[in-house]
Amino acid sequence: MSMEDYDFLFKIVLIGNAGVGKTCLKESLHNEIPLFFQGLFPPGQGATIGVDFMIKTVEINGEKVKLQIWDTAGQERFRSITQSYYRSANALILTYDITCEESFRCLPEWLREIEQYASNKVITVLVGNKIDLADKREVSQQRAAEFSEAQDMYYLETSAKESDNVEKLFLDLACRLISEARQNTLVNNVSSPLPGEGKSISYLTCCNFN
Ligand SMILES: Nc1nc2c(ncn2[C@@H]2O[C@H](COP(=O)(O)OP(=O)(O)OP(=O)(O)O)[C@@H](O)[C@H]2O)c(=O)[nH]1
Repeated sequence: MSMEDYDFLFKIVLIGNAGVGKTCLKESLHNEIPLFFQGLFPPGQGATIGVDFMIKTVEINGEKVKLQIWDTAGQERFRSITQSYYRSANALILTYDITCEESFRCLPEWLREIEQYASNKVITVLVGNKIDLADKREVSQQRAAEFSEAQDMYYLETSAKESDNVEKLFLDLACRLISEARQNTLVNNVSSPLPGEGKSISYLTCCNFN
């Protein structure tokens, strides 16, 4: 695939406490077959150092959408590095672990980071990961739904381990980013639609963000 062989390019950054599963979410999308069934779970690379990224191209209504997915380190000591990735992000996936109350209680702190470092156009999605560990759940769906509603965020629960809702997460987000990009065509965002691509704009009705 040549460099220009896509209609949209979006930068998505995964953020959230250490250990909530950001790296696994990224890897889970990358692998068509659930990591668990391939014997590849956990991916076993330990804590992320700084940032890491991968490219995933998806097709939505016949259009090629290139997703640049950045996985940031959750550990506090890497915060100054990861913050510099917020600015150019089109979307942020704010992740917590449904079996870890602490990771949910830190969300307001993450929202302050977003407020401070991200673009005011950024789309933030709240993701509660590790739903395969239902018996260890500490954060109810209702609580998270109320929180996300109050913050005007889309909310979804996933299992990176079983690839549950992972593809949906990224596809829904891509749809949402496309429609935002179409509404903001006058804004010179490098990532939405790229200069020189000259695509005509028509509204997309492919997916509801729910
Ligand atoms: N059961 C279960 N375990 C998961 C899931 N996602 C991640 N894990 C486990 O949680 C641990 C942390 O996962 P990572 O993906 O490295 O977490 P991270 O958020 O990238 O962590 P940092 O890189 O330190 O910020 C690993 O032991 C994973 O195996 C999931 O959906 N279900």
